[in-house]
Amino acid sequence: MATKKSVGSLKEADLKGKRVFVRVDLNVPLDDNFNITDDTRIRAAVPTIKYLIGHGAKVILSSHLGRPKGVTPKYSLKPLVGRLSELLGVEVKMADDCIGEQVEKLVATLPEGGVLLLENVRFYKEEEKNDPEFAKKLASLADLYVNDAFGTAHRAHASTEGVAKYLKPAVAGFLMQKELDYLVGAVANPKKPFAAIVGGSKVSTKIGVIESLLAKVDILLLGGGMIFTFYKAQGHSVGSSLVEEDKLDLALSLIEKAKAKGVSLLLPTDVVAADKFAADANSKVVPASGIPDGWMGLDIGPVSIKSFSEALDTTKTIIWNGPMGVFEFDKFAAGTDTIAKKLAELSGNGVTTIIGGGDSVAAVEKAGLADKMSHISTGGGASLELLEGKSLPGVLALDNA
Ligand SMILES: Nc1ncnc2c1ncn2[C@@H]1O[C@H](COP(=O)(O)OP(=O)(O)O)[C@@H](O)[C@H]1O
Ligand SMILES: O=C(OP(=O)(O)O)[C@H](O)COP(=O)(O)O
Repeated sequence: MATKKSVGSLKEADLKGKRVFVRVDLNVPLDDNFNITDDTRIRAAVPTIKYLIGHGAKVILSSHLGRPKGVTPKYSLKPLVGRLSELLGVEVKMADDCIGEQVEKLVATLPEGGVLLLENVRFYKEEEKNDPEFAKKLASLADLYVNDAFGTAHRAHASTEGVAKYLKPAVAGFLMQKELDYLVGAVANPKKPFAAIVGGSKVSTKIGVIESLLAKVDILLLGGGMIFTFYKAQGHSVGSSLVEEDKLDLALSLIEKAKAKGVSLLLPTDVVAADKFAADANSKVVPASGIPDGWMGLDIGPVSIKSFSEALDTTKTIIWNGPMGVFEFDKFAAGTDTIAKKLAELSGNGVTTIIGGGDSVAAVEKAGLADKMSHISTGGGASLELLEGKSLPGVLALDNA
């Protein structure tokens, strides 16, 4: 069963003078000099924090960074304090730990509207184990719990799930709510016609998403590496393209399911083939039905881009997960870039466009079109699970979930 859309509302909570434990997902990429290379997740966390500051709350921020095993200075949240302070317009204080006496003292000195960032919650193995005693220690720091960490909502960890059992009210933050509104709400009740574009490298990682979306969409466009498994299943020669031999029957059954459900399934009719998997490979456009030996399909071709674009022109809601080709190589980025531009254009015409996490988000950002979309998810794994129709433990734990 999909996670229900409606969760306890932050706007109904009494905040003045209250200590609020806010789980955010500040898991941002850092370079070797600890510079933040993409601050999207920090910016996405700002509206909830600003609201709390504006309503006189004492804000305690908790996040993980990376996947540390024990205390690992490389994964400290300290490098984030500057950017966070800048974006919030207040000086954020940093704690050396996330539980314990020192942290309690810092919380006690927090003024109304003050913000304290706790150290990486994954420095404790109890976090990922969802240890109840650890969750109780986190809970004891505050008067209420706000979960705004959508990117981590598919993890049943102490700070994302356990703490909600001991700290009430437990409500969703604005980012969490927005993600659910789009990835659950808009997908469950789409303005029709509703199209899904699914790409990425392998069909095996997208089976759940494709099957779940087949029950909802009018049009399904497939791109990326997974299409060659469909071609091979249909008896086409695919050269040395990526193929999952053990998924040939599955590909055929998905084609049948689409037919049975009256979904218009579009596979590219031409592809850009390369003589090696490299940015400087030689390339040529070939029909999807006959990729020469020694060549591999790395992008959808121009005829397919045109027919995909025309199909999208007829829609009112579009969800996109997974790039159309190897967009990391400029030579094979046209399919992904043109689809991103098409969605940006359609957004401007009132079409709801949702980018469901992962590499498709990176592609849209690379194309400079992030601001044009109705919604860009901040969670890869979490959005995939939602689109598969699964429930997220971090959401289920909240009041009114
Ligand atoms: N034709 C292709 N052959 C091989 N890899 C591909 C092809 N098209 C796309 N990819 C790769 O798929 C990767 C993204 O796959 P995936 O992780 O499934 O998507 P997402 O992260 O959006 O869910 C990208 O790194 C991209 O280079
Ligand atoms: O980056 C994250 O997920 P994502 O790469 O699936 O978007 C989240 O911060 C969750 O991190 P995790 O996969 O280490 O639990």
